[in-house]
Amino acid sequence: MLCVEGLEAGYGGARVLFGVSMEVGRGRLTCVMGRGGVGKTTLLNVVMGVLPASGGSVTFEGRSLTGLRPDERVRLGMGYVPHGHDTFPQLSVMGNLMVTVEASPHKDATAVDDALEVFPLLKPVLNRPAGSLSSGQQRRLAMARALVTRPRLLILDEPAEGVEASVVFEIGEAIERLRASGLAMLLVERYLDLALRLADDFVILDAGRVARSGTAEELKGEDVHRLLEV
Ligand SMILES: Nc1ncnc2c1ncn2[C@@H]1O[C@H](COP(=O)(O)OP(=O)(O)OP(=O)(O)O)[C@@H](O)[C@H]1O
Repeated sequence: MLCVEGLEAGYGGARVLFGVSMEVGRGRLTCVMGRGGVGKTTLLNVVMGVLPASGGSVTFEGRSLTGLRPDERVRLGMGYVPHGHDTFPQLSVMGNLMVTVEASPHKDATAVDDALEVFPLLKPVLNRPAGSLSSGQQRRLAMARALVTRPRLLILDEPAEGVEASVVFEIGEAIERLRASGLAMLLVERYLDLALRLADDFVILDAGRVARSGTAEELKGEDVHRLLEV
């Protein structure tokens, strides 16, 4: 469903991705792993059109994404939860969700109810400004905002980073439920335990190149620790 081929990208003169190729199959979860600074976030930003590619191609459901803005990619069915918090801090939780629904092609407010079923702990704080929420609640809201666009591919950059263990567990469960519902996902996750629990397929980046890729079963049998440890 998502196909990345020979992707090259960087910042100014500094090249970060060197011919990265990878895929996310329909209804599958591909996990991108690797040490800090190997280019995981850069890969997601190029896939979403936040950062231009200097070479290679990205296609979604057979359609080339070259030249499309991030909002156009969202309209095609790609949801993105970037690294850190992605909410409008002055708006209420409900305001955050409704603004996103109104900007989406379907404009279907029942998408909010569906997202709140995935993250029911947001229900008691719907009228609170997003900026006043705990980091765990902000993370739930960032994921719920991506879900209300009704994506067919959900892209998540370290959704469990920097939140307490109970929220990590809950986010892992939410991801498992979403995958079970048939949603395809591209997940950046540094921690092998969580990756092995969630992923169907994996890609390990090292210095901007694909060092390993395959199914989660294959990953279990490999000595990948040296590619993940600092
Ligand atoms: N906006 C930027 N301008 C210049 N260089 C950048 C920028 N963002 C990232 N880089 C550099 O690009 C390289 C890859 O960064 P990237 O954030 O993609 O790695 P990462 O694997 O996601 O790391 P982490 O796991 O720490 O988030 C790093 O050397 C980083 O310093």
